[in-house]
Amino acid sequence: MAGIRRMVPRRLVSLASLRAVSTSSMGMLPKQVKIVEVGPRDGLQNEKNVVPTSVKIKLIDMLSEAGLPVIEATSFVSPKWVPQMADHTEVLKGIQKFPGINYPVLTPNLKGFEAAVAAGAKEVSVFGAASELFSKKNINCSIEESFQRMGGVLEAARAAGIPVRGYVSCVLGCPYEGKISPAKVAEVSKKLYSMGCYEISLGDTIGVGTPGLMKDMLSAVMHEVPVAALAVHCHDTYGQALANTLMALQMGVSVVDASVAGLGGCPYAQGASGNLATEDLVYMLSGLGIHTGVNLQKLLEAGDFICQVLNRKTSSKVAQASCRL
Ligand SMILES: CC(C)(COP(=O)([O-])OP(=O)([O-])OC[C@H]1O[C@@H](n2cnc3c(N)ncnc32)[C@H](O)[C@@H]1OP(=O)([O-])[O-])[C@@H](O)C(=O)NCCC(=O)NCCSC(=O)C[C@@](C)(O)CC(=O)[O-]
Repeated sequence: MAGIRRMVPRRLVSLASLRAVSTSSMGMLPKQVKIVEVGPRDGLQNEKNVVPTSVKIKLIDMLSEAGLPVIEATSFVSPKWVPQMADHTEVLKGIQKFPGINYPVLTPNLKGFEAAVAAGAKEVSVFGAASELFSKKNINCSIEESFQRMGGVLEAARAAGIPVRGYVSCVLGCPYEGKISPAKVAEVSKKLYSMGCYEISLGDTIGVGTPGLMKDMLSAVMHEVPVAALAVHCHDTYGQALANTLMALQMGVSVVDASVAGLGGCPYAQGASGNLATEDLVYMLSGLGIHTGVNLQKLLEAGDFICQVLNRKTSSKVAQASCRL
């Protein structure tokens, strides 16, 4: 949406609440949802051209202004593997730390964890997968070996009093293995939870899932991990992210990952498109009368900002609509 001035985002915000529906027939829905904004990390990690550090910092500051409660700031992974995240220390040190907002970072191993802590990280995330082949491509080790690596991070984090979030990728399908069984997702999720991750984010890495698959997968995982400790992380490759997220909300999940302007894609998941756009999620939740604490207008401005820098049209339908109003 580069160069297009946003006309009346306020009207759009009020439209969402005007369209609020009775949720009584929609099953169990949470009153409040915690949105984990992953745009600065998941959204930018796959960008071919290096995004200037100052832009990343400004984006995160704008997202903080918009009231996102959790903003995943960067990742302390190998710069040889993901060059876009090589400025992790500068980004984490450069952002304004708003009170009450968490700025977690990805740490694949102890080296990353130590660098993250030295840069001031107060929360970290480890990441594994329910697919053996994806694990090899993404972090260069088997699922079993990944538990050992993550175990090292969890042990060090426990000693330092740092909370750890755990990601499980490929929960609804894998770019290398295809179908992934809900039982495997449940097994990996249970392991990460029992190792000490306070929250497990279930990633539809390539966005192939549909609500029925989401329901089956979550039913299996909820046998092993309390629903209060689960989050969903949907990519929108097939346009299913919002529908899959709504299914998860109806099943009691109240933590949702999303990316401003729908930016994103995993470097080790070819064809994976962006994440669920945060603007679209906020609009839907507002329409359902679910509290997020996010200011949609400010969020739209953050999306405009990053799209202009990237010279990219936003993937958020809400942002596109707000320009036409
Ligand atoms: C895990 C490793 C490091 C293993 O990579 P490796 O090559 O197997 O590791 P190694 O221990 O053999 O080390 C090789 C070199 O990397 C260095 N190294 C080692 N660790 C670090 C570190 N932390 N920071 C900086 N440098 C590091 C290490 O020092 C050494 O340097 P050299 O001696 O050759 O000069 C590598 O595979 C890696 O960095 N992978 C990251 C992949 C990644 O970031 N993927 C995207 C994030 S996951 C995702 O997007 C999915 C998610 C979370 O969004 C959910 C979803 O949608 O599914």
